[in-house]
Amino acid sequence: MEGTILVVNCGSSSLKIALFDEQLNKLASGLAERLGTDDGFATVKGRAERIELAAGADHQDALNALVAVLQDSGLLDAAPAAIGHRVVHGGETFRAAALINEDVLDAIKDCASLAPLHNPVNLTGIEATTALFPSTPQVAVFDTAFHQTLPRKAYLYAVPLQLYKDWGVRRYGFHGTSHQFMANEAARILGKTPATTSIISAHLGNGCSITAIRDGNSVDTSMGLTPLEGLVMGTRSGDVDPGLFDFLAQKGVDSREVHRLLNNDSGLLGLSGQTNDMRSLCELADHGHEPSQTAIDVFCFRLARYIGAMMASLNRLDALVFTGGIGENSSLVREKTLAHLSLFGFTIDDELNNHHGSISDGHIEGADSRFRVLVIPTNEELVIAREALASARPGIPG
Ligand SMILES: Nc1ncnc2c1ncn2[C@@H]1O[C@H](COP(=O)(O)OP(=O)(O)O)[C@@H](O)[C@H]1O
Ligand SMILES: CC(=O)OP(=O)(O)O
Ligand SMILES: [Mg+2]
Repeated sequence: MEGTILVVNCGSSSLKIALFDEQLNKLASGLAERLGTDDGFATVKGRAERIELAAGADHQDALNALVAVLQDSGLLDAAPAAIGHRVVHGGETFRAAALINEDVLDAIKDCASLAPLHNPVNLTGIEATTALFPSTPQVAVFDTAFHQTLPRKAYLYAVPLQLYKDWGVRRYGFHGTSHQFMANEAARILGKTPATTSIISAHLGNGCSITAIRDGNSVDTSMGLTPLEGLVMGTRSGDVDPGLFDFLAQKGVDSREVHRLLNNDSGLLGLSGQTNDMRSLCELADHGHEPSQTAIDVFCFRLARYIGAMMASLNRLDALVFTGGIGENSSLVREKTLAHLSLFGFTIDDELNNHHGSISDGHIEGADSRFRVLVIPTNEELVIAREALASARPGIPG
């Protein structure tokens, strides 16, 4: 069998892997959840049985378990030809994917304080695959790379410039792999080239961010120095008044607690008091649970405000695009969000909004809408596999 490409995406408490052949057909995918707890488990797509992981199993244990399943099933009968890792923060060092060596590892470590939920586990994933496949080229694909085209007026905060010069305090932006994929997919659907396509891309998963893409380049985005700024997320607050930090300090809440409060206990979970999961929230709201309804309302209103804000960076809007678990699946979130934006001339077709993919190539805008609205499934793994193949074997098109 010819070579395979293994893609690894380590999240804070989860790990996703995917295996592709060299034509970039997906051969298998797996997911491990609740890592670091007593009831971690893994699943492989298409197989009913769960793989129960030992109490306290970490990313390395989960990776070993999932790779063993791929090897047992004969899909991974030799070391992969390349391994691609999602790495969340690449600072200003990386404008593109990078073949991993000691210098690249050091640079990823240097960025860890800027993405504390993500970069340390991304490094664990790299160490785990290095132990399993020491001779395979490994490639880091950065969430931040696509946003390195942000203009200075969009990436600088209005704080003393010295903070940027000394410590790199600026907006970096994240989910770049997904936003870039949206730009390419939207161009394909609209029959244009990415270089002539301008969109607003809303990636709404557990982490949520929105990006203005002008003629193929990221020109503004909602996440900032860290993946905490911007939209309401599953457990992250998104924007708050920076005065909150001082206020909480006066109340005796130390910075570690503030970090936990805003990253882990806020967002949909914090507002609803029940769950960070949009699907469950919609069910709770249907049953009259008011805090869940409030969480959905705040989520959609913040998103609508940001869509308005992103307009400032564009001179033309070819499409507003929804993606990610929420963006792809929640017709309610799309409808409620666009209802705030009627002044801009957005309208939505209820029938298409409820049955998009199958009948309309992703279009959900109303016949009288000033702008197109698309729902496009994201595929970060495919982009990472393509980049890994291209970086590991320069000269061979991915
Ligand atoms: N049918 C659905 N309706 C509403 N929300 C959904 C639906 N399916 C998935 N979601 C939501 O998508 C979110 C997870 O998004 P996803 O992109 O899978 O996350 P991750 O960022 O971990 O990759 C969760 O809030 C989940 O509830
Ligand atoms: C950067 C980020 O928020 O990633 P995720 O959505 O995977 O949490
Ligand atoms: Mg995600």
